[in-house]
Amino acid sequence: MIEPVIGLIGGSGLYDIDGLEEKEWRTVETPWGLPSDQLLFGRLDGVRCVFLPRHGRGHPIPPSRLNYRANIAALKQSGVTDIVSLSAVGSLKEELPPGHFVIIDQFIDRSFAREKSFFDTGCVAHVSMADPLCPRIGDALEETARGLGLDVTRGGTYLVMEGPQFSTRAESNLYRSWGCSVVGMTNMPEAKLAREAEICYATVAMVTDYDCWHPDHDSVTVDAVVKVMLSNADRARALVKSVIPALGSPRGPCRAGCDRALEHALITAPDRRDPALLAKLQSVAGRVLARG
Ligand SMILES: CSC[C@H]1O[C@H](OP(=O)(O)O)[C@H](O)[C@@H]1O
Ligand SMILES: Nc1ncnc2[nH]cnc12
Repeated sequence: MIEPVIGLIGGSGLYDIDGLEEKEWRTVETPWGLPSDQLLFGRLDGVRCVFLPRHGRGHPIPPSRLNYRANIAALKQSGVTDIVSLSAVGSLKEELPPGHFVIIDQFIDRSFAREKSFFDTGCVAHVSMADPLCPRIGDALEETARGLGLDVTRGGTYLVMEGPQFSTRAESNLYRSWGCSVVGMTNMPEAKLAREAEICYATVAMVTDYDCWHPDHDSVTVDAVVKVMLSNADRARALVKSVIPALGSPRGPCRAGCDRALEHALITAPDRRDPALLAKLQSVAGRVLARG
């Protein structure tokens, strides 16, 4: 049986997590450098949790400069098995107003200026991203959110843009024409890297604005996002507090296979693998590399 360790990635407006016992901020170094900040270790209802403020405390790091590889590697090295990613997003649908929570089930990745893989020349891997989010964590989030009476939608596509500027109206309308539900700047390559590291990953997208497409609403500004996030924060914390006991009980392997994503992903012949890269990869892919 697996004793889950829950990783929480806090987005804009979520730089701390309350209610943790035995809490301690610790520096975690990785072969890819340092994550956005120290990690906050602790327990909630006895379940081991590790919190990372995605942009660092005080939000000094923009989306394109986040060291996504170090963030995910640091969580993996800390024993994290399940990640709940919390993100502020703009709504691309009338029926998803500010204050609404969306449990994402798909992504379109339009980011382009980021390192997207732990693998590289000397060890090539191709993991499946057909279903990029863990349905098991999604089920727990949905059930918990409904139990708390939150306005929540299960399923929706998160369009990841590079930023840091918000979208043009033409872009916003293009994403709407693609059927996307929400737009944000951070969940890719985070979700791709979590998959490569065989960590189950789910996103709670918290709608803060209608981006810039809605004729009856002002175009998004940071002030508007922060204002809604402040009012969302209590509900986000309540959701986290209640979902952790649900995710924390000992369990078997993930039914969706997120924790075995590398099983058939490596293609480089063992004698063509680069020892220096293999050494770096141990922290995230040691399970499969050990087999040669
Ligand atoms: C402050 S508005 C733009 C900012 O908010 C979102 O961040 P996160 O996903 O970390 O909550 C969005 O992706 C942008 O980074
Ligand atoms: N409209 C928007 N576009 C991109 N990222 C966001 N984060 C919150 N609102 C956003």
